[in-house]
Amino acid sequence: MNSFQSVFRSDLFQGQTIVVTGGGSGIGRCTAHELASLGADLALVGRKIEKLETVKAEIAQTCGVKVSIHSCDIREEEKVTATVAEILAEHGKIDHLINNAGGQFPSPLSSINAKGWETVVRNNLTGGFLMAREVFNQYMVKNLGKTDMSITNIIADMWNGMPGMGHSGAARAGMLNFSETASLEWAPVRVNAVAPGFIASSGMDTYPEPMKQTIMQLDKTIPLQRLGLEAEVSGVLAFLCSPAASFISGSCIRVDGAAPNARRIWPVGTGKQNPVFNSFHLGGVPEVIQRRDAERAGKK
Ligand SMILES: CCC/C=C/C(=O)SCCNC(=O)CCNC(=O)[C@H](O)C(C)(C)COP(=O)([O-])OP(=O)([O-])OC[C@H]1O[C@@H](n2cnc3c(N)ncnc32)[C@H](O)[C@@H]1OP(=O)([O-])[O-]
Ligand SMILES: NC(=O)C1=CN([C@@H]2O[C@H](COP(=O)(O)OP(=O)(O)OC[C@H]3O[C@@H](n4cnc5c(N)ncnc54)[C@H](OP(=O)(O)O)[C@@H]3O)[C@@H](O)[C@H]2O)C=CC1
Repeated sequence: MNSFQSVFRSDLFQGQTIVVTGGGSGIGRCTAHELASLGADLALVGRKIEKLETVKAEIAQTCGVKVSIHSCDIREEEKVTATVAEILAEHGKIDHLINNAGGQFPSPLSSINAKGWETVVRNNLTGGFLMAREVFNQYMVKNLGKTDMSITNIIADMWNGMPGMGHSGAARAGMLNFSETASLEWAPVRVNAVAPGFIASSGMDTYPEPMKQTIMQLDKTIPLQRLGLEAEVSGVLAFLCSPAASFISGSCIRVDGAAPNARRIWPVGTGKQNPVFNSFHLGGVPEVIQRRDAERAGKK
């Protein structure tokens, strides 16, 4: 594999240690490659150690940074505490935490039992909180003001609700509010959230087929009319760790091609290709107004 071609300066994170949870696949793996290409030493956390071993070996082929790997289910409090201690024993510092691990099983709300709800909330809210709390308490609080430190929490574009993702959406909403509060309590550590939309990554393989088919009606779902790339998320994560973001805290950056802006009833896209604009030109809207006025007049 060739070295990751980042848009950032190649020594941007030289001498820094960055923790990436869920670093064994998808967005987390891509982020690990990008940060390593920028000189960061890495601690990769995930449940399946084989996935982390593979990413560590990939990075070893491309650059000489130090990469440690840690098998840990972020939902287990004692395990998280021990893992952060293990990372500090190996690296001596944690400059940035990227809370990327997460996921869910799709299900209508009416079919989710308490155990399933808890499982997903713990995966997407409690686990990220535990990681952040331990990194802050074990390292960051003792080094406030000495260097720019940050925590970035990956959430998801589930604004206004998303059928089949009710448990996950509730957890992500909680994670956003947690990020906002932590940015107040833990300043000057910067705490932000990043909300990816539909990204062509391993996570998408887990979507059920009807959901994938709906997403792929790109003229209705994503104004930029394509899926996002893992590197388009990792670039934003690198930016948030960098000095370019040193006055950004308590924010959420959406990486979603404007998907939440799309009105689902109308196709998206520009001028001539868009049938909605054509219907305006053909007088579609005045017709509706005339009908409304006629109905109102009839009711008087
Ligand atoms: C806009 C973008 C949208 C977002 C995109 C992405 O996030 S992409 C990224 C996507 N990437 C990912 O999502 C990957 C990460 N996802 C995962 O690792 C897992 O899906 C998990 C963490 C959600 C559960 O893992 P685990 O091993 O910890 O859990 P477990 O298997 O032991 O189950 C515990 C309990 O949960 C329940 N329950 C579980 N499954 C189902 C189901 N299918 N059906 C119904 N219920 C289900 C059930 O109650 C079960 O207990 P039971 O009945 O067995 O006694
Ligand atoms: N792809 C997309 O379209 C979108 C993704 N997201 C979010 O972005 C993040 C990355 O997603 P993506 O790369 O696509 O999907 P992946 O499923 O490939 O990544 C999720 C990673 O999280 C790890 N993980 C999951 N649960 C735990 C846990 N309890 N403890 C430790 N590690 C865990 C997994 O590793 P392991 O199995 O080894 O534990 C895996 O490497 C996730 O939080 C996802 O929900 C948000 C919006 C859209």
